[in-house]
Amino acid sequence: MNFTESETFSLGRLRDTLIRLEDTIIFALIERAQFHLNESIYHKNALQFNGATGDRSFLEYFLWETEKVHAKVRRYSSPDEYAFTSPLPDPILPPLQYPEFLAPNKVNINDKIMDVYVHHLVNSICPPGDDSNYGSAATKDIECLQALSRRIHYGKFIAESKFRSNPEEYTRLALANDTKGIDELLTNKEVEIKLLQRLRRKALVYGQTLDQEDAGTSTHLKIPVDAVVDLYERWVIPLTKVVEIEYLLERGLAWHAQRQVQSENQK
Ligand SMILES: C=C(O[C@@H]1C=C(C(=O)O)C=C[C@H]1O)C(=O)O
Repeated sequence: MNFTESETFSLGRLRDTLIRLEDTIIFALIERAQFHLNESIYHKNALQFNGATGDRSFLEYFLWETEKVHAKVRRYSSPDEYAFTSPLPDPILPPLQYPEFLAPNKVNINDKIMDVYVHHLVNSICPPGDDSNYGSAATKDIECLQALSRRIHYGKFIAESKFRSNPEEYTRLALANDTKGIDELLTNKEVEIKLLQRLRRKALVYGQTLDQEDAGTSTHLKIPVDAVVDLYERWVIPLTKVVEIEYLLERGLAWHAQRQVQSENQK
């Protein structure tokens, strides 16, 4: 399906995509939670795969190789080309380990996502212990990480939409390097509150096991509801906003520069 530009950046349409990604993320977490924690997949040097893992963890190795294949399939000759030909995130698969449009000296969002995932999330959704399903667990990890990265980097589209609705104000704030002001202007608390309530209901409903007598009474949940709500409240929403803020800073400066060139040309 082809959309016009204004449809692509319609805030309502973009928010619908974020809502749909809630399902993707919850189901990816449920998929992961069927395997035990298998901690050794997260430790550097703990597991070797045909001697190719090097000094990375099994998950890092597996993720990197998967992302390499994805970049190739998309016909980018190198990660750099991938990063710098597209000023907006790829709507289908944002790069996870590759350099992003965001300047390299800024917060690396994907490192942050990996950190949160390995150190907080996976412990709170998986049964502790080792069931030796390393390949399966890591495959599910990659699906979770990619879904989270896609959701969070979607902030670039959201930010573009917001910029278009108020270019003057965002540019003024960007020129003043006023990240707090940008944060306040882009934040919509009502949307966030509704999201968290909806997420709680979804995690409860999607996580039920329906083969028991007490089906529907939420006593046998596949993942803890609080872990999902917590994930969004503490990490997903704030990181999406980091992406939005960084995008709007760059966007405002670019818009200003463009306007200056135009006014020079008119002289
Ligand atoms: C993504 C948006 O921007 C902000 C971040 C939100 C989120 O990450 O879910 C929700 C509302 C806004 O405060 C949006 O406005 O939809």
